[in-house]
Amino acid sequence: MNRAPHRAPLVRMSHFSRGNFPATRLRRVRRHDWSRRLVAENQLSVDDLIWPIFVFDGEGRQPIESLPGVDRLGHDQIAEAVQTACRLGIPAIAIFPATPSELKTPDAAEAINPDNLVCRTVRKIKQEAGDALGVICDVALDPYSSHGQDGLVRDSYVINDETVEVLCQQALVQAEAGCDVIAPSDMMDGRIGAIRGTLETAGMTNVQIMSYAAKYASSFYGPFRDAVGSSGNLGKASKSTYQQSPGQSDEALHEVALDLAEGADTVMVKPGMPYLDIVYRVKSTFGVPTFAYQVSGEYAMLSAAANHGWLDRDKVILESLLAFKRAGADGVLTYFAVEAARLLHAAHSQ
Ligand SMILES: NCc1[nH]cc(CCC(=O)O)c1CC(=O)O
Ligand SMILES: [Mg+2]
Repeated sequence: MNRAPHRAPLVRMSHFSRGNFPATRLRRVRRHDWSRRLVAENQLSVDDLIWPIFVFDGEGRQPIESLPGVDRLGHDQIAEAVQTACRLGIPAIAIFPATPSELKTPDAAEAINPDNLVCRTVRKIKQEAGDALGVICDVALDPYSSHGQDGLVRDSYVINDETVEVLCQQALVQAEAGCDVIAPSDMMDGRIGAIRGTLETAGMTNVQIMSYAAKYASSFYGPFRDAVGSSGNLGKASKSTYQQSPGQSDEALHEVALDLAEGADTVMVKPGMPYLDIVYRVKSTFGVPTFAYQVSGEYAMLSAAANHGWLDRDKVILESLLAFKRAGADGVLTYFAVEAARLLHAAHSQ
């Protein structure tokens, strides 16, 4: 930021900065815990949390090396995860599949298989929880494509309009399986309108669309790509021809405006902590339900430091999540959801 050269006489400046001191002492309200609680402007609650889970086609749990503490869940683990979420009062769960590599193809056909892993998981969760737990499904082709891109590739370019047609079918099979919230994370142009049209035509007028409207071409997604097994396939290729460049800011508002006009109910900014300015601008400009995704790389950073004993895990979990609330987010997708919910319950039951 450019600042005008500082020419004002020093004495005037110091007079200004003294304010009403000692009449005004901001430390008075910070003196006791009761007072700090009383003046608190922003709060984190369990109602703000969305829990992303990775699922695989098998039994038991598989650890993910770059996400220590987060496991892929097998079929037999789903019921317990649902119980955990419901018992803690977490409002919604987001499902991400680790598709077996033999099912990954250039056209990502498994994405539109009504009996794929995600659809089976949705049915299972809905069977267990009914409407007590919202189910969110990602719409993008990367967990299913042999090249790891979110769309169809022609001449090494991700093609927009043909991809959108597949995404509509993907959204439809997920909605038919019982998914409450369709969350397109692919960044193709026009996909929100097309998916909304598909859902309306199918009579599914009450299925929500949570658009990953402002999604950046970020290097903080690395551990997620390990978790769904797409990083090897993606190799050195990037997603910069469709995800936003990290230097863009106004463009994020343009993206959000379009997605709202096309029928998104809620919008998401992603990644989270490095993009809090975008969260703030989106919420203050549009005033619609706004979410942030504390992505895998953010989890990995905080976890790694905590595992070394360099940061206090519980405290940085809550502080990092509160930062999203302060920036204006109405909720946060976070791999810390269960831990955060437990910490919040513990704090309130004391
Ligand atoms: N389109 C897929 C998708 N959905 C969520 C994430 C990343 C989430 C995370 O890092 O936690 C990605 C990866 C990507 O865009 O490459
Ligand atoms: Mg867009």
